[in-house]
Amino acid sequence: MKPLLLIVDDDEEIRTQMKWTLAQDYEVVLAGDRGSALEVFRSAHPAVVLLDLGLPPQPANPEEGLAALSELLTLDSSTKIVIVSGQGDKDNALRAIGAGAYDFLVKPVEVEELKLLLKRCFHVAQLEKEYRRMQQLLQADTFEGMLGTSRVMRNVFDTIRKVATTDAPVLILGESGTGKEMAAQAIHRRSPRKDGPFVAINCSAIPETLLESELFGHEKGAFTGAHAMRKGRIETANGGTLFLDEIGEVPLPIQVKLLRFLQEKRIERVGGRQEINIDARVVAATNADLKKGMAGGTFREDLFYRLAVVQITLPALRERESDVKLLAQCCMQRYSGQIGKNALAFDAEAVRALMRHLWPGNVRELENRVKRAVIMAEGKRITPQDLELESVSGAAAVTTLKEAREAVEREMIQNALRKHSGKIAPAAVELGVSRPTLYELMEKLGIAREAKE
Ligand SMILES: Nc1ncnc2c1ncn2[C@@H]1O[C@H](COP(=O)(O)OP(=O)(O)OP(=O)(O)O)[C@@H](O)[C@H]1O
Repeated sequence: MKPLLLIVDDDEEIRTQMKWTLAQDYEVVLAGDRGSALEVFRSAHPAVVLLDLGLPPQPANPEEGLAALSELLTLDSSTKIVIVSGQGDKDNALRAIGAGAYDFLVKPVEVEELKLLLKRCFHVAQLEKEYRRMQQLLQADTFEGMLGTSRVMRNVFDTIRKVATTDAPVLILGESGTGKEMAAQAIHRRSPRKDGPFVAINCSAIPETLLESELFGHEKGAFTGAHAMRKGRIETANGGTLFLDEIGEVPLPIQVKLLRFLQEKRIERVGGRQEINIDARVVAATNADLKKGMAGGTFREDLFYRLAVVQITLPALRERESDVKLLAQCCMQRYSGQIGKNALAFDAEAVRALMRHLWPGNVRELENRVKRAVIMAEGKRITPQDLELESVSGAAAVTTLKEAREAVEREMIQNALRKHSGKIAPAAVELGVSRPTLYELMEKLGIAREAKE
């Protein structure tokens, strides 16, 4: 479909001539005065308008044209309006630009110049439209910056809304890269503590010997190198939220101290005698199986129950297939905008490949693949190769019976794994094969073994 262009000019001959010149590239609609221009605009809603300032009943002065300009922009401020003015009329053309016109041309209009300018207008209008659509999409489909329209994610957002208003400790579970830290931030931002600090600490990233003083702080001289008193993260989070990431990695002696803090809301700095009252809401997260840790004696049960007053599980990305496209689109738009590579899009095969991938690294992996693809894409289309995903062009790529069989097997196995969150046993049952057979098939077909037992 050709883009729609409205030409407003009181001279019938010029209108017809312009229409004839531009009809190859545009669907042209015409108007000869302000009233009919507005009428045509309301019904056809063109993105670009070519407007002569001298309109009846006073074709010799620009007032009618300027009035039309302002009314058109009131109807839709994003319309690109190009003014066509007479030779001695530059001042009025500039007045029109001041009033919101996009550009102007001086009569007699040069055809090539006109075509080029119109092309640019439609291009800018299209980009702005895409941007607005993206903004709307983002507003509609995000919760505190988290994207998701799948039922599982809407449930997560609902739970966050509810717990945020309380002070109850929250334990966030989920595989790596599923958005646990984002969820913790959302809880903080939605809580009455939102103006207080949000202090995050990754318990697995800090060596055991330093973790205690990092959390609880230390007094001057508490140990060699403690030249001055230092507040710990717990104290820094006073009045706000403390986010303990990778809580499963905290060694047992520090677990005891954390438990005391949770019970009494008081801490002592390392080497200190004085108790300090702390008012911080605790949100913890882990991708480890704490139940296993408790059974194996590496995680204290009493601490678990203190932390897990409310539990939120972030689903793996393969369990929210309907969000994959949204996440990929938004990430692509954001990143391509950042590096100035606009108007990119995924080709149909790339979308299929995105939907079929099992995403062992979840949203983080998706972000990384998309960012890389934005850099690698050579034209305007992102391909499966740019995403480093296997192309899935379906029947077209299959040439032998063996390949066809393997394609079907691959598809069925991937579907079963996705359905059962990557768990081998139920997937094998569904497919009617034994677990070892399923493993063998996965090996043969090159399906990654990120799946869980
Ligand atoms: N629902 C979402 N919408 C948009 N971006 C998301 C979403 N979930 C995660 N992300 C993005 O994915 C990346 C990983 O998120 P985050 O760090 O919160 O995950 P995590 O579960 O805490 O990971 P880890 O367990 O490895 O610490 C971040 O860049 C984050 O912005």
